[in-house]
Amino acid sequence: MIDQIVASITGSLQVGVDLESSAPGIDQWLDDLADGLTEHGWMSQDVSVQLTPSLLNGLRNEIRILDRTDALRKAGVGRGQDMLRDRSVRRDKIAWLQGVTPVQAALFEFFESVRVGLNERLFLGLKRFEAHYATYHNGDFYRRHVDSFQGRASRVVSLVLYLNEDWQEADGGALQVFNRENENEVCGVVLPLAGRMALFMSEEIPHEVLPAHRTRYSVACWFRCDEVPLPL
Ligand SMILES: O=C(O)CCC(=O)C(=O)O
Ligand SMILES: [Fe+2]
Repeated sequence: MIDQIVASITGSLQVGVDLESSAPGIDQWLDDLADGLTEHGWMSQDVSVQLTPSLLNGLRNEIRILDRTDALRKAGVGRGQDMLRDRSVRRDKIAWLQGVTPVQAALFEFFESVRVGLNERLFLGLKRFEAHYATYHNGDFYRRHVDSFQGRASRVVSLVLYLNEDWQEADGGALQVFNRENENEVCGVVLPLAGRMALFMSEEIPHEVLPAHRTRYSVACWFRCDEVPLPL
Protein backbone atom coordinates (compact mmCIF):
# COMPACT_ATOMS: atom_id res chain seq x y z
CA MET A 1 0.00 0.00 0.00
CA ILE A 2 2.73 2.41 1.05
CA ASP A 3 4.71 1.30 -1.97
CA GLN A 4 1.76 2.20 -4.12
CA ILE A 5 1.40 5.63 -2.54
CA VAL A 6 5.10 6.30 -2.94
CA ALA A 7 4.91 5.12 -6.56
CA SER A 8 2.02 7.43 -7.29
CA ILE A 9 3.70 10.41 -5.63
CA THR A 10 6.93 9.71 -7.49
CA GLY A 11 4.92 9.31 -10.67
CA SER A 12 3.32 12.71 -10.32
CA LEU A 13 6.64 14.34 -9.45
CA GLN A 14 8.25 12.90 -12.56
CA VAL A 15 5.61 14.56 -14.67
CA GLY A 16 6.79 18.05 -13.68
CA VAL A 17 8.71 20.59 -15.70
CA ASP A 18 12.45 20.59 -15.34
CA LEU A 19 13.30 24.25 -15.53
CA GLU A 20 16.08 24.11 -12.95
CA SER A 21 18.40 21.59 -14.54
CA SER A 22 17.62 22.53 -18.12
CA ALA A 23 20.61 23.20 -20.33
CA PRO A 24 21.56 25.94 -21.15
CA GLY A 25 19.76 27.27 -18.06
CA ILE A 26 16.38 28.89 -17.72
CA ASP A 27 17.58 32.49 -18.05
CA GLN A 28 19.63 31.81 -21.16
CA TRP A 29 16.76 29.80 -22.60
CA LEU A 30 14.26 32.64 -22.02
CA ASP A 31 16.78 35.09 -23.51
CA ASP A 32 16.86 32.93 -26.65
CA LEU A 33 13.06 32.94 -26.92
CA ALA A 34 12.93 36.71 -26.50
CA ASP A 35 15.71 37.22 -29.09
CA GLY A 36 13.94 34.99 -31.62
CA LEU A 37 10.69 36.92 -31.21
CA THR A 38 12.43 40.28 -31.51
CA GLU A 39 14.61 39.44 -34.50
CA HIS A 40 12.27 37.34 -36.63
CA GLY A 41 8.84 37.45 -34.93
CA TRP A 42 8.97 33.68 -34.50
CA MET A 43 11.17 30.73 -33.57
CA SER A 44 11.03 26.99 -33.20
CA GLN A 45 12.78 24.99 -30.51
CA ASP A 46 13.07 21.55 -28.98
CA VAL A 47 11.76 21.81 -25.41
CA SER A 48 11.85 18.12 -24.49
CA VAL A 49 14.58 18.92 -21.92
CA GLN A 50 12.46 21.55 -20.16
CA LEU A 51 9.24 19.54 -20.32
CA THR A 52 10.58 15.98 -19.69
CA PRO A 53 9.51 12.94 -21.74
CA SER A 54 7.01 11.81 -19.08
CA LEU A 55 5.13 15.11 -19.30
CA LEU A 56 5.02 14.92 -23.09
CA ASN A 57 3.81 11.30 -22.88
CA GLY A 58 1.20 12.26 -20.29
CA LEU A 59 -0.15 15.05 -22.50
CA ARG A 60 -0.28 12.72 -25.50
CA ASN A 61 -2.21 10.16 -23.44
CA GLU A 62 -4.75 12.80 -22.43
CA ILE A 63 -5.44 13.99 -25.94
CA ARG A 64 -5.65 10.40 -27.19
CA ILE A 65 -8.33 9.69 -24.60
CA LEU A 66 -10.19 12.90 -25.47
CA ASP A 67 -9.95 12.02 -29.16
CA ARG A 68 -11.75 8.73 -28.50
CA THR A 69 -14.69 10.50 -26.85
CA ASP A 70 -16.80 13.38 -28.11
CA ALA A 71 -14.88 15.80 -25.84
CA LEU A 72 -13.17 17.40 -28.83
CA ARG A 73 -15.22 19.99 -30.70
CA LYS A 74 -14.88 21.35 -34.18
CA ALA A 75 -12.81 24.50 -33.98
CA GLY A 76 -14.21 27.80 -35.18
CA VAL A 77 -12.90 30.87 -36.97
CA GLY A 78 -13.69 34.35 -35.63
CA ARG A 79 -15.16 35.18 -32.25
CA GLY A 80 -18.37 35.19 -30.27
CA GLN A 81 -21.43 35.33 -32.46
CA ASP A 82 -19.29 35.74 -35.58
CA MET A 83 -17.73 32.36 -34.92
CA LEU A 84 -17.82 30.30 -38.08
CA ARG A 85 -17.19 26.60 -38.25
CA ASP A 86 -15.81 26.94 -41.74
CA ARG A 87 -14.44 23.62 -42.95
CA SER A 88 -12.72 25.28 -45.90
CA VAL A 89 -10.49 27.23 -43.47
CA ARG A 90 -9.77 24.83 -40.63
CA ARG A 91 -10.68 21.25 -39.84
CA ASP A 92 -9.05 20.55 -36.49
CA LYS A 93 -10.91 19.59 -33.34
CA ILE A 94 -10.09 21.15 -29.99
CA ALA A 95 -10.58 20.85 -26.21
CA TRP A 96 -9.62 23.69 -23.85
CA LEU A 97 -7.20 22.86 -21.04
CA GLN A 98 -8.22 23.70 -17.49
CA GLY A 99 -4.85 23.01 -15.84
CA VAL A 100 -6.37 20.64 -13.28
CA THR A 101 -4.85 17.25 -14.14
CA PRO A 102 -1.21 16.73 -13.01
CA VAL A 103 0.15 16.95 -16.56
CA GLN A 104 -1.90 20.05 -17.37
CA ALA A 105 -0.81 21.68 -14.10
CA ALA A 106 2.85 20.98 -14.97
CA LEU A 107 2.34 22.36 -18.47
CA PHE A 108 0.67 25.49 -17.05
CA GLU A 109 3.73 25.97 -14.83
CA PHE A 110 5.87 25.94 -17.99
CA PHE A 111 3.54 28.41 -19.77
CA GLU A 112 3.63 30.68 -16.73
CA SER A 113 7.43 30.72 -16.73
CA VAL A 114 7.35 31.68 -20.44
CA ARG A 115 4.78 34.42 -19.73
CA VAL A 116 6.81 35.94 -16.91
CA GLY A 117 10.12 35.51 -18.74
CA LEU A 118 8.87 37.25 -21.89
CA ASN A 119 7.32 40.09 -19.88
CA GLU A 120 10.62 40.64 -18.07
CA ARG A 121 12.55 40.78 -21.33
CA LEU A 122 10.15 42.32 -23.84
CA PHE A 123 7.64 44.26 -21.67
CA LEU A 124 4.74 42.71 -23.55
CA GLY A 125 2.25 43.05 -20.69
CA LEU A 126 1.11 39.44 -21.00
CA LYS A 127 -1.56 39.00 -18.35
CA ARG A 128 -2.67 35.41 -18.79
CA PHE A 129 -2.76 32.50 -21.18
CA GLU A 130 -5.31 30.13 -22.62
CA ALA A 131 -4.56 26.77 -24.17
CA HIS A 132 -6.30 24.02 -26.07
CA TYR A 133 -5.50 20.58 -27.34
CA ALA A 134 -5.92 20.18 -31.07
CA THR A 135 -6.27 17.06 -33.19
CA TYR A 136 -5.88 17.06 -36.94
CA HIS A 137 -7.03 13.81 -38.48
CA ASN A 138 -5.97 12.54 -41.89
CA GLY A 139 -6.73 15.30 -44.43
CA ASP A 140 -7.26 18.06 -41.84
CA PHE A 141 -5.52 21.45 -42.26
CA TYR A 142 -5.68 25.07 -41.18
CA ARG A 143 -5.29 27.58 -44.00
CA ARG A 144 -3.00 30.60 -43.74
CA HIS A 145 -4.10 32.96 -40.97
CA VAL A 146 -2.89 35.13 -38.10
CA ASP A 147 -3.96 34.36 -34.52
CA SER A 148 -5.07 37.74 -33.30
CA PHE A 149 -8.34 39.14 -34.51
CA GLN A 150 -8.35 42.63 -35.95
CA GLY A 151 -9.78 45.24 -33.63
CA ARG A 152 -8.90 43.34 -30.48
CA ALA A 153 -5.18 42.89 -30.01
CA SER A 154 -5.67 40.47 -27.15
CA ARG A 155 -3.63 37.47 -28.26
CA VAL A 156 -0.04 38.70 -28.31
CA VAL A 157 2.19 35.62 -28.42
CA SER A 158 1.27 32.16 -29.74
CA LEU A 159 2.97 28.95 -28.62
CA VAL A 160 2.31 25.57 -30.19
CA LEU A 161 3.70 22.41 -28.61
CA TYR A 162 3.69 19.21 -30.65
CA LEU A 163 3.12 15.72 -29.27
CA ASN A 164 3.75 13.31 -32.15
CA GLU A 165 6.37 10.56 -32.06
CA ASP A 166 8.26 9.63 -35.23
CA TRP A 167 6.69 12.29 -37.42
CA GLN A 168 8.13 12.17 -40.96
CA GLU A 169 7.98 14.78 -43.71
CA ALA A 170 5.77 12.38 -45.69
CA ASP A 171 3.19 12.55 -42.86
CA GLY A 172 2.33 16.13 -43.93
CA GLY A 173 0.90 18.39 -41.21
CA ALA A 174 3.89 20.75 -41.13
CA LEU A 175 3.46 24.25 -39.79
CA GLN A 176 4.43 26.71 -42.54
CA VAL A 177 5.50 30.10 -41.28
CA PHE A 178 5.41 33.13 -43.58
CA ASN A 179 7.62 36.18 -43.56
CA ARG A 180 6.05 39.02 -41.56
CA GLU A 181 7.13 41.48 -44.30
CA ASN A 182 5.99 39.37 -47.21
CA GLU A 183 3.19 36.95 -46.50
CA ASN A 184 3.86 35.00 -49.71
CA GLU A 185 7.35 34.01 -48.64
CA VAL A 186 7.67 30.87 -46.52
CA CYS A 187 10.37 31.50 -43.95
CA GLY A 188 10.08 28.33 -41.89
CA VAL A 189 8.64 24.82 -41.88
CA VAL A 190 8.16 23.05 -38.55
CA LEU A 191 7.45 19.32 -38.34
CA PRO A 192 5.07 18.59 -35.44
CA LEU A 193 7.48 16.29 -33.61
CA ALA A 194 7.01 15.53 -29.90
CA GLY A 195 8.81 18.12 -27.78
CA ARG A 196 9.11 20.68 -30.53
CA MET A 197 7.61 24.09 -29.94
CA ALA A 198 6.80 26.99 -32.28
CA LEU A 199 6.57 30.48 -30.77
CA PHE A 200 5.43 33.56 -32.69
CA MET A 201 3.87 37.00 -32.47
CA SER A 202 0.12 36.37 -32.84
CA GLU A 203 -0.77 39.40 -34.94
CA GLU A 204 2.32 39.56 -37.13
CA ILE A 205 3.12 36.09 -38.35
CA PRO A 206 0.90 34.42 -40.94
CA HIS A 207 1.05 30.65 -40.68
CA GLU A 208 -0.65 27.56 -41.99
CA VAL A 209 -1.01 23.89 -41.08
CA LEU A 210 -0.56 21.75 -44.20
CA PRO A 211 -2.89 18.77 -44.60
CA ALA A 212 -1.94 15.98 -42.20
CA HIS A 213 -1.73 12.42 -43.52
CA ARG A 214 -1.96 10.84 -40.07
CA THR A 215 -3.40 11.97 -36.75
CA ARG A 216 -1.54 15.02 -35.48
CA TYR A 217 -1.69 16.10 -31.81
CA SER A 218 -0.67 19.46 -30.35
CA VAL A 219 -1.35 22.02 -27.64
CA ALA A 220 -1.85 25.62 -28.79
CA CYS A 221 -1.43 28.36 -26.20
CA TRP A 222 -1.97 32.11 -26.46
CA PHE A 223 -0.52 34.69 -24.11
CA ARG A 224 -2.99 37.54 -23.86
CA CYS A 225 -2.79 41.13 -22.74
CA ASP A 226 -6.43 41.46 -21.62
CA GLU A 227 -7.33 40.80 -17.98
CA VAL A 228 -10.86 39.57 -18.43
CA PRO A 229 -11.69 36.59 -20.54
CA LEU A 230 -13.89 37.84 -23.37
CA PRO A 231 -15.39 35.69 -26.07
CA LEU A 232 -12.94 35.40 -28.94
O1 LIG B 1 -0.77 23.42 -34.87
C1 LIG B 1 -0.11 24.29 -35.44
O2 LIG B 1 0.99 24.07 -35.93
C2 LIG B 1 -0.68 25.68 -35.54
C3 LIG B 1 -2.12 25.77 -35.13
C4 LIG B 1 -2.68 27.15 -35.33
O3 LIG B 1 -2.21 27.89 -36.15
C5 LIG B 1 -3.79 27.63 -34.50
O4 LIG B 1 -4.41 26.84 -33.78
O5 LIG B 1 -4.07 28.84 -34.55
FE1 LIG C 1 -2.78 29.85 -35.71
